[in-house]
Amino acid sequence: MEAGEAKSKKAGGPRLCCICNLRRPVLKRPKTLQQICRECFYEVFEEEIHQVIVKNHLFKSGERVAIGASGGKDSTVLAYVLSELNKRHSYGLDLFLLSIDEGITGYRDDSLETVKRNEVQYGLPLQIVSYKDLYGWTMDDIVKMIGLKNNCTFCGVFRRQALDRGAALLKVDKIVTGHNADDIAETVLLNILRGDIARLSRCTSITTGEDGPIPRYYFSTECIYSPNAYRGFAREFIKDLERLRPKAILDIIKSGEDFRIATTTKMPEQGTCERCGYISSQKWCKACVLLEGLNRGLPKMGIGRSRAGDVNGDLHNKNESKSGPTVKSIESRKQCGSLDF
Ligand SMILES: Nc1ncnc2c1ncn2[C@@H]1O[C@H](COP(=O)(O)OP(=O)(O)OP(=O)(O)O)[C@@H](O)[C@H]1O
Repeated sequence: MEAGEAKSKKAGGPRLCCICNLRRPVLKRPKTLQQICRECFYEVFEEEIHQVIVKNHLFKSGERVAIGASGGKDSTVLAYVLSELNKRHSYGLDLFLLSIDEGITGYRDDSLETVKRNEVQYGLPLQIVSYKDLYGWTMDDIVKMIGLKNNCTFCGVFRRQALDRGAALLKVDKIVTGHNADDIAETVLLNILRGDIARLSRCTSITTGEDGPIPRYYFSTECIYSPNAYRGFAREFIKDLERLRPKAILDIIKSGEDFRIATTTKMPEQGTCERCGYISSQKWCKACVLLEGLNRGLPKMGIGRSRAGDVNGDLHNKNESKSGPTVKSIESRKQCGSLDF
């Protein structure tokens, strides 16, 4: 039992925060099982993030860093904490907010309003990059064409690339994105359930994309186009486990972190897309393949990992394909790269 806890119990009064021993606790941290008050929670939370940044040498003074800002809770907390720590500990970072407007009416347009408020509140310059400008399609247009099924494939692929393109516009050295522990645990579980060893091995990495144009850091309102039932079940399952054992979520993440891919695993040759110049291990990057399908009125062409390699082949001459195998085999050999949002 912590000293503070013992003291507050001995006094026979109400239970007090076991850090400050002054205020009433408002939560029990699954990580430490400590009951702590709001003020102490903010303090330890921010200090832990600072320690992670320092221990992992995440930033260098003078770097330009884009915060992926969706207007949701995770990236809003991220923007606040990073701008605070940057001032408090004099990291010397030039911070920017980078928002991708997927063109989802009633969803992203609302959350972009939050980002615009953050721009003012935290005094961080905001860059908005839209799918419409980059690809000529909004997600509303894409869903009209392909329906709800598979639309997340387009959105995920386009967003990853849009973040990199926005980062290039801002001339930043790094991108940071926000992910909470529940999301990461769900992703670990989903990768196990799908047998996706490559993603499992990288989904808990604090840094990804060192082989790409810009390294990303993952610190972890549902989309209206994302029914995502499978993730929903995984979420419920994890929440049930957490009720039985509060540390379950952290244990799942730890399992993901400790997982190591065999060093003998063959890695794909990293090249650039012949069409747009983006990193790709195929002749065309996945975004260009998907876009070609949309523009030809054949949106299903680029869907499905097992067929995408064929699509890449179909769009050119199969014999010309750089590495030949399907995207499934390529992706399952991929160790680094970006996490699926
Ligand atoms: N449209 C976007 N523009 C910029 N960054 C984004 C966008 N969508 C997602 N991100 C980045 O990826 C992170 C994870 O996105 P995800 O869609 O999983 O949202 P989330 O977990 O609900 O986070 P948030 O609460 O910030 O929306 C976000 O915190 C943000 O940093």
